[in-house]
Amino acid sequence: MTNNAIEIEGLRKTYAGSNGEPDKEALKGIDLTIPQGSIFGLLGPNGAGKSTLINILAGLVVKTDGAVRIWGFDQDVNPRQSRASIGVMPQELNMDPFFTPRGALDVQAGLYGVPRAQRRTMDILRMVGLDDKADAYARSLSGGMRRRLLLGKALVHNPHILVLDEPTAGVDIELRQMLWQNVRRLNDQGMTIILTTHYLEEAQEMCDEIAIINHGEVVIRDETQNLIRRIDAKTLVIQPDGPAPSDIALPEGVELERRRDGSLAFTYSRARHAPGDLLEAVRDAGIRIRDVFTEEANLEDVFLDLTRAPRPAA
Ligand SMILES: Nc1ncnc2c1ncn2[C@@H]1O[C@H](COP(=O)(O)OP(=O)(O)OP(=O)(O)O)[C@@H](O)[C@H]1O
Repeated sequence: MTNNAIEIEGLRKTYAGSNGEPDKEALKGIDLTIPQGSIFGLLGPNGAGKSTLINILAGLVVKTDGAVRIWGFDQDVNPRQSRASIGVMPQELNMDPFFTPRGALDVQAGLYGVPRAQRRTMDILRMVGLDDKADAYARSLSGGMRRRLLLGKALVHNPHILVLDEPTAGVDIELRQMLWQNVRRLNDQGMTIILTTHYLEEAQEMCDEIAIINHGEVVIRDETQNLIRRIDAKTLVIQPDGPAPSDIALPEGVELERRRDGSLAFTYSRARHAPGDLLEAVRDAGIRIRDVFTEEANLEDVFLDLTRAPRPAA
C-alpha cells in the first residue's frame, strides 16, 4: 500500500432535491490524498461539503461517483476492512439515553467485532476522563461528557485513522485541552487524524496539512506553513512619537490604516515593496518612530482570500 491513509478520486455526491427543489451537487469531483501519520485539517465555509465528505468516509452517506480508499482498502471492494480502519467522532450529540458510557462502548465494540478479551473499555473511559461516570446513564451526562463519550466510541476498534467533525464547537477550555492532548498523544502513537474546525487558529496550531473546500471542490491543499506563506500581504505597524500628520505620501499600492491606539498600519505587497521603502516614507513625513513591528498573514487571511471569491458559474 502507499503511504496514504486516505485516497479519494473523483468523488461526487448529489443529493436528490425534494418538494420540487433542484438536486444539490454537494461534492463535485474531489481528489484528495491524506498522508499516514498526519494531522490533517479539512476547512471550508458552511455548506462547503465537509460533513458530506466525512460522512462518506464514515460509510454513513453513499457516494454518487468516484473512489475512496481507506488504509488501502477500496470502500466498494472491501467495505468491512475500510470501515474498520477509521473511527469517526460525529458532530451531533444524540445518543441512546439508557446506555451507560461503559455499555455504550461495549455495544460499539460489539458492532465492530472486537472480541471481549481485547476490549479496552476502562482504558478508553479513563483516557477521555469518564472513568468515574462509567455506570451513569447517558441522559445524566453533560454536553461535554457526551462529547468525551463520542470520542471514546470512535476509538473502541483502535482504528488507524480518527476523524473529528467540529470537535471543539461550543466546548469549554478544559474539554478543548483534553481533546487536543488526546489528539496529539494518539498522533504521536501513529494514528492519522483528520479534523474539521471553524476555529482557524486551532487549525493553524494543530494541523500539518490543510485542504480548503468550497462549493464542493478542493480549492487548495498544502502544508499549513506553505498556505500562510502564499499570502503576499504583510503589515508594518508604527507607533509614532506624537500625533501623526494627516498627509503621508506612500508608495503606490500601500494601504494605510490609522488605528485607535494612534499607531499607523501599512499593508504592502512583499513582492512589490520592501519595509525600508515604507520607513523612508514615514521619515519623509516627519514622523518620529517610537516603536515598530510587523504582522504576518495567518490562516484566516488565506481562508478569506480563497473562499470570498464569487461562486463560479455552474
Ligand atoms: N441530506 C441532504 N439532502 C440534501 N442536501 C443536503 C443534505 N446534506 C447536505 N446537503 C447540502 O449539501 C451541501 C453541503 O453540505 P455539508 O453539510 O456537507 O456542508 P458542510 O461543509 O459540512 O457545512 P457545515 O460546516 O455547515 O456543516 C449544502 O448545500 C447542504 O445544504
